[in-house]
Amino acid sequence: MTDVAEPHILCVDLVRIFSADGVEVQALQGLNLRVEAGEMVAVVGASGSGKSTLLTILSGLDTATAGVARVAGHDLLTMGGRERVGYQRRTVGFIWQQTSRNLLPYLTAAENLALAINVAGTAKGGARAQRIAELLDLLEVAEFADRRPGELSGGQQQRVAIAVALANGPRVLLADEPTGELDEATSASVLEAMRRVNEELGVTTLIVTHDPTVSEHVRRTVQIRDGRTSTEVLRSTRLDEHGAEQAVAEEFAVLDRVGRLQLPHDFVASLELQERVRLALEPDHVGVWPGHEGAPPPRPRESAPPEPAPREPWPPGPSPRESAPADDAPRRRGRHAAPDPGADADPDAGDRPAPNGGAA
Ligand SMILES: Nc1ncnc2c1ncn2[C@@H]1O[C@H](COP(=O)(O)OP(=O)(O)OP(=O)(O)O)[C@@H](O)[C@H]1O
Repeated sequence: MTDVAEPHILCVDLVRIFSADGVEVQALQGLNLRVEAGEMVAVVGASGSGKSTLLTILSGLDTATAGVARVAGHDLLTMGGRERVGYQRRTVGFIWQQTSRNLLPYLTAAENLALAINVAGTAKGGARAQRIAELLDLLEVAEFADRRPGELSGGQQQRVAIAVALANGPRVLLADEPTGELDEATSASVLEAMRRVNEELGVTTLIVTHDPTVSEHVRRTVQIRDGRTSTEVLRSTRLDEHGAEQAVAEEFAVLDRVGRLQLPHDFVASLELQERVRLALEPDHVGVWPGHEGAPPPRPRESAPPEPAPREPWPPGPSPRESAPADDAPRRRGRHAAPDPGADADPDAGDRPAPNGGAA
């Protein structure tokens, strides 16, 4: 049974080591992630950062080497074969990048949904027909019910795929690059459709993607770097001084249970941090200075620090970097700017090693 206080997705110190030809690859290196019931979260990161590995574990298709992975009350590291089948049929829904993996090409949209409902065994007869109609309606593809995937556009196919993923009434929806084969405008409309589904059905949703624009469609974007969650961006709305609603994006570094954090690449590069850093505990923040030989010693603080920005209660204790209007968030504006969570999604950024300088 699910503990009501437990998040729908919980990863603690999750490790996945692959061995190939005697070489070990640590795809996940102690990843921590917590997604509350009903939340919609995007996971972004450079190629090879471990996104697909995480999703494959959460979908029950692979098992982690160590750590904790729990989804809607199921312990994914210890569950047996029978529980795993039930988990995949009834607890989670999947949307993959390739339509061929989501839909059977020789069945119509409605037949694809009917098949998914039959496999899950959740509805029959009139109830099944009604559920199919409701889902196609919700995804705005009702008029294509009798078309096969090959007769639909890429965006329409993904909308039908979302309907199929929802057919078994899952508590958690997992999407791997659902917009990977779509143009920008179609991607935006598919992500909006997912947001509507999340809001209307309350299904917990995790989207793994390279697409940096995803952060415009979700309240929370988590960045993975080198097999660990490194930063997250939270979007919210606030009233400005004229009482007008303004979208705000704030970036936080993720602090794990033992106090590790990853310093952003631009901070490390800007201060030429290497190997070790000096730390100082101030009343309301931690200072980090270059620690290599010849580096100047820390300067005493000259002025009072700014008021800390309001933050979300999600643990483990993120540290705010800067609050900025959402429209400005993707731009890097020097050392203190809030970078776009997808910015490291460029291959160069991801290939660089994680800095050792992170500490708190
Ligand atoms: N089956 C496997 N055997 C060996 N190494 C693997 C295997 N699967 C993944 N890896 C390695 O694990 C690391 C993480 O891979 P993963 O596919 O999770 O990254 P990703 O962030 O999803 O990348 P992409 O965005 O390119 O799909 C990579 O170094 C990859 O080469």
